[in-house]
Amino acid sequence: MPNTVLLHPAIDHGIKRGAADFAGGTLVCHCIEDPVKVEIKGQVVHNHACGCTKCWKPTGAIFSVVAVAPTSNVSVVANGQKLAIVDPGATILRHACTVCGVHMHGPVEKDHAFKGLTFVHTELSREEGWQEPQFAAFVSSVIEGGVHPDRMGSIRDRIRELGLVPYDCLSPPLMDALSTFAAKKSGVLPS
Ligand SMILES: N[C@@H](CCC(=O)N[C@@H](CSCO)C(=O)NCC(=O)O)C(=O)O
Ligand SMILES: [Zn+2]
Ligand SMILES: [Zn+2]
Repeated sequence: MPNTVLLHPAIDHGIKRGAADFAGGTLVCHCIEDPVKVEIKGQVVHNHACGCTKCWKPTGAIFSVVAVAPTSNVSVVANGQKLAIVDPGATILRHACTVCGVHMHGPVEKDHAFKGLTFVHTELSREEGWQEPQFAAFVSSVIEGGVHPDRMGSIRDRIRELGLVPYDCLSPPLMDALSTFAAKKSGVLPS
């Protein structure tokens, strides 16, 4: 029987590869009137499906698709007055549109391995060529979002069928970056 598990509309019909020389694009929130617009110069990296409860998901999706760009490449270019930070205490300062709820950009500003990076959802842009998702992160966390634990086998099967590796945290290179940062901070590694 085909695996009909739905994860996120951007990947449910297969994963389309990005373009190597992609110039970037503009994210637009879901408001019909006065949408918030965020411009990203250049390509994103570490794009991934994320099952955590914090990342924005389109209606009905159990995963988010989220990538990072250097914060210096990300600018709010229209209707930024509609944005508010979802959780000022979080590592990722997710700025959501207060009218439609879409998360438009999430910089990391505190002392952290990801400082200087901004989390973004490329599905909000009409441009084509963004890096495709590279892996699935925080897969077990979908349970915290309301998915029954009995579904996890078919969810992980579907992720693998799409060509992604399902992780219950971040990918090994990103976990290595977090641990390297912690080791330098504690003095185990020279900084
Ligand atoms: N089980 C929790 C996990 C939340 C979590 O730690 N999310 C990660 C991944 S977000 C994109 O990769 C994280 O780094 N969060 C930092 C932040 O949210 O500021 C849950 O599901 O809530
Ligand atoms: Zn909006
Ligand atoms: Zn997440």
